Amino acid sequence: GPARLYSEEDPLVILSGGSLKPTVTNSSTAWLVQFYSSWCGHCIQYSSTWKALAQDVRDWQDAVGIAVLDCAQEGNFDICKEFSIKFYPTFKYFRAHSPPSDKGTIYRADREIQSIRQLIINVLQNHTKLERPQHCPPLEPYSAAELLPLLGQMSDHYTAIIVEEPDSFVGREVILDLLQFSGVQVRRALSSDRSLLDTLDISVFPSIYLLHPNGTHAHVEKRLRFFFSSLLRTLPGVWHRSSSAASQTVALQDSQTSQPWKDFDRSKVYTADLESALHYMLRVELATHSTLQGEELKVFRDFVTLVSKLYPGGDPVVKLMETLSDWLLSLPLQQIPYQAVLDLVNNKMRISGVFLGAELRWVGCQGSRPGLRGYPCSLWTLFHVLTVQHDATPTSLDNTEGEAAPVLQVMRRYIRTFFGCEECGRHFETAAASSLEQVKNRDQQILWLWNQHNRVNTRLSGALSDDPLFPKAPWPSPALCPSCHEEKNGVHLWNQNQVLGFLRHHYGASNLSPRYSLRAAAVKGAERKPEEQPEPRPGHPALRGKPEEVPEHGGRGVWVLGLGFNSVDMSLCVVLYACSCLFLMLLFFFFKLRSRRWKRRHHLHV
Ligand SMILES: Cc1cc2nc3c(=O)[nH]c(=O)nc-3n(C[C@H](O)[C@H](O)[C@H](O)COP(=O)(O)OP(=O)(O)OC[C@H]3O[C@@H](n4cnc5c(N)ncnc54)[C@H](O)[C@@H]3O)c2cc1C
Repeated sequence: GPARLYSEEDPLVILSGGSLKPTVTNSSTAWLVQFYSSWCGHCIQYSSTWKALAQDVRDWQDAVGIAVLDCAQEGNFDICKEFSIKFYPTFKYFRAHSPPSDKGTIYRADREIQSIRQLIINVLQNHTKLERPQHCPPLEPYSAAELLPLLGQMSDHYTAIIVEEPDSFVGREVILDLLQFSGVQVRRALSSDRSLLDTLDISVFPSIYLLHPNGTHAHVEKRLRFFFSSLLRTLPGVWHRSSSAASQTVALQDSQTSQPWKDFDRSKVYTADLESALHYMLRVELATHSTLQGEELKVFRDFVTLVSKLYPGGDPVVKLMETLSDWLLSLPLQQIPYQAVLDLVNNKMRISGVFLGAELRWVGCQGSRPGLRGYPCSLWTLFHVLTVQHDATPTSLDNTEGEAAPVLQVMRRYIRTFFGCEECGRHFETAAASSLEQVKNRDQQILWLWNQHNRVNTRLSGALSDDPLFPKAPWPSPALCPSCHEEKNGVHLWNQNQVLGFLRHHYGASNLSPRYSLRAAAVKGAERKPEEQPEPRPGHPALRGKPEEVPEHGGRGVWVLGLGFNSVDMSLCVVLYACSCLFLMLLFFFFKLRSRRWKRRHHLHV
């Protein structure tokens, strides 16, 4: 059959002969449907724009849905005839609540995303009150008389007033961008409304005037649709409607009954998250494999070696990973029991300076209730840190390299082999198989992972796993990195150079916070408060200082054929070795002397 231009992965609805009418007839939302043919060159060219449009207006779906129907599929021949599709692509708009007789209105929509978006807004605004999609708020401007009484009033939600020029679409776009979010209402007003401008003291357009639930208000000038939408979505107490108010309440209750909330700074990365990730990987995820052999053993060995060479979060973990890596590399065995790995991870041989906390202590990855965030969040974080660290210390993988993106390759194999979420692994593998070979250097390695992570976030926005306190949104937000965001022809663009610079800083060694980490207290054996722990030493492990000595553990040790020796054992070995050498030498001289004497006596007799 004809090639498929759209897949279930795309943020649009794929219609067929059987589903078109039930979808668009008497629907609570309007629909913009592209009737295309998969053999038509223009349709093929245009498919990427249509997907980008669907992505761009994804949050408008309660007002208008974006769909496609392939007229080249045999099962769709009749419906395309019935809807009088003569040329491809044909774009038809179906109003909300339209009757079965409605065959849609044709619009020219094969143009830039911004103009299609504006077309949709114009059509939506021209709906009569009865036709308006159920969840679409009024798009008309409000007057000063309607808005000014809201100033200083307490409320259970934010009100954002966007003041703009009459021909601007930003206000209506932001209203639709926030359709799926609760806790905030967006209104637009016009720059021609003098009394409003004078009272709010606004002279730059578009601007946003934000009324807080507690009655205070503030003026924010950011001017771009993406900035406004992103700012409003990330306000505390604003959440995606699919994660309902009930789940919010439960979340907050749960967070009070479970782990105490840890204050943290979103602009930092916490070693406690990285250590918790490694703890979970080595002591929980790996434990489901009672023995490691063949490909699994190789994947595990590569992962351990990678972490030992790049981990910037502290010596005790690096020493553990180095010891583990040396042990795995020196083993002549094809198969090792998991228990042997666990013994080493738990430092049964009490090698000094080796330590990995055995507790999940999420900080930047804590969720508003158990079950949200945690491990997968920390896994992303760990690999972002490793891509950035590989860039900061390019020679660290000199002996192991051979692939253009070694960190991503190891991550890909780890996810495929060990990551407990099978579906996540499948998605990640598909993405890696289709684009990883285009990654040619360390910068691209950092950006590939960032981009892939954002794609996953976009797909999961509003899903059950979306934590209402940490809604999934393109990252970094304008608040974290304003210069990462640009807009061209009304479409949001990433400034990739700025993003790269931001990622290097954010996931760099100097931005790691040891606050809440378990390690220092354990290595020192002292009751030092986590807040007092020293910053981890940045940079490549080779550049780090001597490990801290812990006398009661008996000094540094080594692993030979699965047996661990501490430094007391090692000293005894050396002393015994020296004694036996001395003893052998004495024996040698003793017998030499005797044989000389014997020869001399024998010679005299003869
Ligand atoms: C490889 C992989 C694939 C996954 N696939 C799926 C899947 O298919 N389906 C599914 O339901 N879940 C999947 N997950 C889990 C999902 O991505 C989230 O990790 C999980 O839902 C927790 O989300 P979170 O809100 O903690 O933020 P996460 O998305 O886990 O992000 C963690 C932290 O990383 C930072 N961050 C966010 N975005 C970026 C970015 N683009 N670049 C750099 N840093 C960023 C932020 O500080 C954020 O707090 C996957 C996880 C992994 C590791």
